[in-house]
Amino acid sequence: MTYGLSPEELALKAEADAFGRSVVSKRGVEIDQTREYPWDVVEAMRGQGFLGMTIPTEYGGQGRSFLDTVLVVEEIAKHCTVAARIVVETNMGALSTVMAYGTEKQKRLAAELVLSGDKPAICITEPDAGSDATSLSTRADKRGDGYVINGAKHWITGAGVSKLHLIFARVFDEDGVDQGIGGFLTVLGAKGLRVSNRETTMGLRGMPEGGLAFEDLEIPADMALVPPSGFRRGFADLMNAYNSQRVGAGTVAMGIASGAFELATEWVKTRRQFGRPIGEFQGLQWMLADMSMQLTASRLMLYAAARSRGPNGSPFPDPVLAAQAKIFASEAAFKVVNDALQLYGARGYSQDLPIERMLRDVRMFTIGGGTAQVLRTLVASKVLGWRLPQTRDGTWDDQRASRSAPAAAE
Ligand SMILES: CC(C)(COP(=O)(O)OP(=O)(O)OC[C@H]1O[C@@H](n2cnc3c(N)ncnc32)[C@H](O)[C@@H]1OP(=O)(O)O)[C@@H](O)C(=O)NCCC(=O)NCCSC(=O)CCS(=O)O
Ligand SMILES: Cc1cc2nc3c(=O)[nH]c(=O)nc-3n(C[C@H](O)[C@H](O)[C@H](O)COP(=O)(O)OP(=O)(O)OC[C@H]3O[C@@H](n4cnc5c(N)ncnc54)[C@H](O)[C@@H]3O)c2cc1C
Repeated sequence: MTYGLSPEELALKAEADAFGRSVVSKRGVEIDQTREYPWDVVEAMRGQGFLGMTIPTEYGGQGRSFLDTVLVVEEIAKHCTVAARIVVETNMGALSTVMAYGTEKQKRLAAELVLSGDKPAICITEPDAGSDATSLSTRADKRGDGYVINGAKHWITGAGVSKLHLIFARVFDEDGVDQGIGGFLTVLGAKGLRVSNRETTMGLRGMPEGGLAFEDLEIPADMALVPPSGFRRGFADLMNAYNSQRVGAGTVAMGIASGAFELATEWVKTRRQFGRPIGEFQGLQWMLADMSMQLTASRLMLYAAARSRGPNGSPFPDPVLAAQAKIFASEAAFKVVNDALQLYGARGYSQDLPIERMLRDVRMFTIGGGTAQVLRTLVASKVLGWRLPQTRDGTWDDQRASRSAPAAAE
């Protein structure tokens, strides 16, 4: 099935498939068991040209599309979730934000780091601001030409191994007036950037998820990433760019499930009970049919989201399609992998096979990247044409502004 892919896209997918089977597949289980970041696989993927594919050619990249990235991510995710997320975050998310909004200097910095094998860290979530990301309290105070950042983030993917960091912070001018939310670039090793902890996670065990402390972290003015509409709508612009990573995250989930489905399909042809392959039992055949349908639907939604562009000439995927694809693919993937494990019986529950690792890995994708619940609110907001503020008093900036405005003259 070619899903309407061009010959070049099919060739890229085939290349990633071959690379996944020959290079990545042997490391997936080890990376999980050792909890070590797979620098060897990073180097191999860098050599294959899978890191920084979307970087424009003028910055040393290949100028490939988000769909190209999706095609590669699926094939890698079949064998190793950590490696697949590295492909996502070296082609989407923080990187694509910088390549869209950044200055020449910022673009060259990001391109140089990623093309040398760095997976950027996107630093949004805080202990008291997860789904409610606009309540983030990390602050960037203007000081002369630059800024000073104080605050803390947690559950940051790549904490301690990522070099480039894109930090979401609330900006205050020299009078202490809130300017809105902006992005700030810094590099591991900067004075005032400290890795505070590493989570012991259920899955994706080779990828550090950690806390970051910002203690008078100085950011020169030329490392402030000012979104197109300025800081006042900075969060909106930064999240608009983040939609690319939501498509990538959904693709990792679909890829894990795709790999589990392939394994289970072969298993039911060989496992014999009652004198016959278990694949002859109609109930299991229907499970496979349902798994196949879920995967096809996920793939089509993710391809459509990757090809899409948001309103007003956005260079990023449409927010609604990105959210829909991520919700659907991440929820479908968990069921597909869980069913694949069921088809293996007890063997599926053993760490001798990759299925249980896949189930632990896939579980994160209805949470990371925006939870399935919060993304449904985004979709519902667009369906209804209503803003759906989640605070109890239902206020948001312009309502607060109107309430504080003087009463109109009688
Ligand atoms: C956006 C939310 C935090 C909702 O909170 P609010 O109700 O306070 O804010 P809103 O009014 O809904 O949005 C503010 C502003 O931003 C625009 N916006 C919001 N989301 C998007 C988007 N995805 N694309 C484009 N624009 C967006 C919105 O339209 C508003 O702009 P205007 O005022 O209309 O101009 C909440 O919905 C949310 O997204 N929470 C989840 C936070 C999240 O996704 N965190 C991910 C962290 S990184 C990570 O997890 C990595 C792991 S993964 O594997 O990649
Ligand atoms: C493996 C992993 C990697 C991650 N990597 C990164 C990263 O690199 N960078 C980064 O910034 N963050 C990262 N995150 C954090 C992730 O973005 C947050 O976990 C996510 O946004 C949810 O926030 P939270 O965990 O605080 O949950 P909470 O926001 O506390 O949500 C708890 C529950 O309440 C629900 N809920 C909350 N608000 C609402 C609402 N208004 N309506 C309905 N339900 C609601 C949620 O859906 C969830 O079920 C990562 C998380 C994981 C698990």
